[in-house]
Amino acid sequence: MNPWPFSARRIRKELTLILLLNLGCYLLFIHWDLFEKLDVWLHQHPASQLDEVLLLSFTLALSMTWFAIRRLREARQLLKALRRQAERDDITGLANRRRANQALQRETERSCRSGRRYSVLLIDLDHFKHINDSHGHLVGDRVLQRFGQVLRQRARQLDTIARWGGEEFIIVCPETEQDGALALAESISQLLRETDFDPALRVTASIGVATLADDDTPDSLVHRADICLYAAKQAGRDQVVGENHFPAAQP
Ligand SMILES: Nc1nc2c(ncn2[C@@H]2O[C@H](COP(=O)(O)OP(=O)(O)OP(=O)(O)O)[C@@H](O)[C@H]2O)c(=O)[nH]1
Repeated sequence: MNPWPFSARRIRKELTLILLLNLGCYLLFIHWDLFEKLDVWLHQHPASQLDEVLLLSFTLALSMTWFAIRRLREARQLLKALRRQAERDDITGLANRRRANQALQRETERSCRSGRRYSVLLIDLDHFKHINDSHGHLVGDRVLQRFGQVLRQRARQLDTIARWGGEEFIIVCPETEQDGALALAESISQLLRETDFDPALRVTASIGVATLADDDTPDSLVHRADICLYAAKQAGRDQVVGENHFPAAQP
């Protein structure tokens, strides 16, 4: 990100530079006798409105305009970067929980209007603590990044993929019934099994799938997906569990 564009130090530095440049122009005008020449020209053109003060004001105004445009441009870049930071997860580059909540709210309202339901996938990496403990947090972070890429590879453009927290992810799938969401979850699990996580790690995930029901709120929908996810963990992990397919828990 660019340095903070409104620091007093930077502004002082640039204003000093502008003043020095203007002073430099003034000295050059004197050095090349330009004021004299201007005087001569003004006598020859008495109708002209131009004078020295106007000329110097013009150069000063030009530099101040340049200064203001620069500040505005930098402020815009800074706002963009801040907005990106407020919506993105640092490690994976995916949307963060805040954006996921916005997507859940938006899709719930849209479903109410259109009558078309949407689904969520709650995805949790299996035994991630073991990966961290045996390979270190940096490898753990790389696994999270790679996992984010796998999710991107499988999800549709319209879906919102977000890091829900820790090693848990959520995909919000607009206009998707339970069967479609289960198919997406299965294809993510399959791709995970085929993906080589450096250094030769095998990474699996448990996935809970829930589809919006009448009277659901975003919270109740995610809660049901969480119950499915818990059932997937209880059934031995590396599985997809939907609302109508509860497996038996492993002893
Ligand atoms: N490297 C890394 N680790 C994280 C991050 N966020 C959470 N973790 C770790 O993720 C691990 C989660 O451990 P658990 O909640 O026990 O889950 P688990 O080991 O995946 O076990 P199950 O979910 O039951 O399969 C903890 O060790 C956290 O420190 C992160 O941003 N980077």
